[in-house]
Amino acid sequence: TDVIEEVKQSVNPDVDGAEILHSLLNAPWLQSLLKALLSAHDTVAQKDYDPVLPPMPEDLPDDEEATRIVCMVKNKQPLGATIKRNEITGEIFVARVICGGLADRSGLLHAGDRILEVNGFPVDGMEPEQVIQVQARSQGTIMFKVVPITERPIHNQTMLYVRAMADYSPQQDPAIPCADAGMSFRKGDILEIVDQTDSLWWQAKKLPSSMACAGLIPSTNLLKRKQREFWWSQPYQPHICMQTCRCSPTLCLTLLKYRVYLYILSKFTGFRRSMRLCRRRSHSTTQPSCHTRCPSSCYSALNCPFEEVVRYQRLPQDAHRLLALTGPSGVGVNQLRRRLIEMNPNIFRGAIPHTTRAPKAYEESGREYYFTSREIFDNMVYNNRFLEYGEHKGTLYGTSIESVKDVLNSGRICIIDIEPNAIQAVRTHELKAYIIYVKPPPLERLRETRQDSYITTNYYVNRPFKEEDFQEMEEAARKIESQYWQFFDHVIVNDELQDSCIQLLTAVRRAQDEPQWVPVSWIRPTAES
Ligand SMILES: Nc1ncnc2c1ncn2[C@@H]1O[C@H](COP(=O)(O)OP(=O)(O)OP(=O)(O)O)[C@@H](O)[C@H]1O
Repeated sequence: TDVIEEVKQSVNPDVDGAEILHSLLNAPWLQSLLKALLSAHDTVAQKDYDPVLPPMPEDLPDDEEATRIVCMVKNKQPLGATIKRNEITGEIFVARVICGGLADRSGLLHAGDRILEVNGFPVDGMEPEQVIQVQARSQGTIMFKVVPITERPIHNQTMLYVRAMADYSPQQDPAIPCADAGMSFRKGDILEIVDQTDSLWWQAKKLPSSMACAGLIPSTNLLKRKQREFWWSQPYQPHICMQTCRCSPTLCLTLLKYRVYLYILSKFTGFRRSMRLCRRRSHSTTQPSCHTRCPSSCYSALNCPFEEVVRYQRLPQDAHRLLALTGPSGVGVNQLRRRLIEMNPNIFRGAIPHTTRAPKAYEESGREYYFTSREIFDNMVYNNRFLEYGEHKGTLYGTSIESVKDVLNSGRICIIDIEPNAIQAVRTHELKAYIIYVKPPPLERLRETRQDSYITTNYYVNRPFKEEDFQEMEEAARKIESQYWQFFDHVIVNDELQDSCIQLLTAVRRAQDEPQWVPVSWIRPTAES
């Protein structure tokens, strides 16, 4: 009533709307509503809602531990805590509280709390599974009697983001403390590690994520230890660089056929296919492609199940990121690269390759190729100056880091196509390569879209695609994906060529102008990198 009176007095009937407000406040229904609300408030305010605790027993021993009663209303969410048993004393403890889970949000249960009772049942001596059964049987509410841990560890963990280098499924891991609390991930997924208190089992969220609750994942150490066990999606791959760096340059050169490409001379496209055929013919003696660069990130990426990453946003004054296209032979990598350059040669450039062959009359060193002697070429190999190099019909060809950097330093965007096993060579602090994987569409779409297309093989220049080419392409794609998927920043399914070009342009823009997850060593280079 006082409020209404006050408003009545302060209302100026000349002001627009005041009249309406005045009559509204005078409306009998609103007056009764306000009165009812105020009276309800007064009634509630007078009540004592403090819990009524039982009187303290008089004969309590002096060393009685302080206990806490935690009562929770059960809903569909899991409790978000795991328990463990002390095998010597038989006591049951909270092993961990899952970040963002029910128990965590309640703030009432903590790792290390000793559980005395669940719903009135003493649990000492029980197996953890039996405790869980007691908890599962409870209806409506669940009550824990716990002895709180006296010294809770201080969590001053720094946020850690990683890229998964392997697949993981908690349902197939018998070692996980609680499969339901586990989180599966696929290679290439970005994970936010929210808790590393346990050296074996971390808590993580998959990004981008709307999940409130984290999941349990094996730590780096545990994954390394377990890498040969069945829950790896594939057998451990020995480190490519470790293998290849051991071979002498001369040995590598004879083993490798290199694809030569030049965007203005499109007739050269397709050599990668011949290289592949050569490799296959000499399969028994072939080693993997010999990358001349073996940065530490390469070593760590293939040996560590997680690669630490940070968000990187290229600044306008920074050099562009190198664009590296890869995919199975014949899928259209070169076609896409060439189209992009043709679209805007002032912005996009390929890297000029080195060769040991003699220049033709119309050729000029530094335009079509850098023409060099075999000695200089070998010297560059020895000094790790090539991203990829190899031999074709007695001539050496290679893409040097300098030729890529020349394009980048000119302010243009350098776009190259690489064999998948050269990915590690371009994932470096100085090139910051954005890897685009060109994936073949399903077989029926390959047949439809490639009806008028031609491939160049070792034996034929520009012959129509055959069914076996499509099958080979699919098979090669499967292998590439199983080994390298985690390194792909973007995937383009090359179905309709026009669509793929548009997708490529969008990806290129994103790579240069939007924040991306990159290895932490690119931003905070370590001594070894
Ligand atoms: N989306 C597409 N639809 C139809 N034809 C395509 C498409 N993409 C590429 N092609 C054609 O397929 C053929 C092979 O493409 P391209 O030479 O680019 O393959 P590549 O991946 O570079 O493999 P290689 O190194 O063996 O040549 C070319 O004739 C190209 O024009």
